[in-house]
Amino acid sequence: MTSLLEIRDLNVTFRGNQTVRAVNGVSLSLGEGEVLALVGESGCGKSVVAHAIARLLPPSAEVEGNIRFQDTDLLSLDEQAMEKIRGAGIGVIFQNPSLALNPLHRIGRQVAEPLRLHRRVGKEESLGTASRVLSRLGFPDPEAVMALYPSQSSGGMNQRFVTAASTVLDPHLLIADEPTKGLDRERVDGVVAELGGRLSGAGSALLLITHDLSVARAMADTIAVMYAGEVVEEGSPETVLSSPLHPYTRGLVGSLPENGFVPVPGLAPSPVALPGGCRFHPRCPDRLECCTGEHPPLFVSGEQSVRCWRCR
Ligand SMILES: Nc1ncnc2c1ncn2[C@@H]1O[C@H](COP(=O)(O)OP(=O)(O)OP(=O)(O)O)[C@@H](O)[C@H]1O
Ligand code: NI
Repeated sequence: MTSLLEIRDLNVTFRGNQTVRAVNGVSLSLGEGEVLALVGESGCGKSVVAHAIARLLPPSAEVEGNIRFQDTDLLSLDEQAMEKIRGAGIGVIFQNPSLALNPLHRIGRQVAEPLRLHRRVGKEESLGTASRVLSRLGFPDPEAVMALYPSQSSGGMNQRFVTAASTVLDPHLLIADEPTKGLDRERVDGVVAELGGRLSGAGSALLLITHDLSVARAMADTIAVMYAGEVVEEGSPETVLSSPLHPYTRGLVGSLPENGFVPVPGLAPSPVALPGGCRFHPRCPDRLECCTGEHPPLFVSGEQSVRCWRCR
């Protein structure tokens, strides 16, 4: 298997009045044709990982580690070189669709624009492609929605327009940050089908960030669970979601509606004041004495990796 994206020991710290340790020691690998889902509670660092890969973090972010895409070390590129990779190499569907769309331009133009800018495709042809993508995303009359401005469409529609604009170029690596958030089931299925359908093409992969474990289960080859800036468990969806080893993952699975909606007790720690030892220990129902003092590494257990002293 050729690896398309290889992240080694990624650390992201925001320096300001306070030091925010948003991402710590994250290593992930994504092969061609694969889907990697990044899951975890709000604030655990999922979007920061996505922005670090696309090199779109603000200047206050201090980024350490290694991010290799195809054969390129992304962290060493200058902005001009990075600009060439964004779009057709790496496409990003951002979490906040209203910020990603230009309020002054019609939807059709915005979905078609990447083709014209990156591929020099003509106006008619690019609008034709935009129309087909929108129709696959569940718009029965794409021509009508292409005439709209973002303010004339709902948040859920704008979400799918952003997905369309990021997929028209068929980037090798698509990073989709909460592409199904706030959509109803039928729409979710359309987005899942569109994102999954791209992967049949050679050399493509998807980094999917989602709160929706059922979407992760349906699409992912590998799930990485993040907690307080770290990966705490990684493996196939079957193993991670059916037999979770980390107490936090067990909590996440238990908080699903079909499992009785029991939330993980307590709150995630603030990234400005992370607990010592295992970062989950203050909330952990299974903690051992060593958990308060010693930070656990990722232990390999069969095909799963788990950051828990109980799995030593
Ligand atoms: N520009 C920034 N400056 C300072 N702190 C930041 C900045 N961007 C993100 N953070 C902090 O980094 C941490 C991780 O944020 P991130 O957006 O990656 O979370 P997330 O897992 O994507 O959450 P959500 O599910 O809510 O989208 C949070 O504590 C957040 O407040
Ligand atoms: Ni996020």
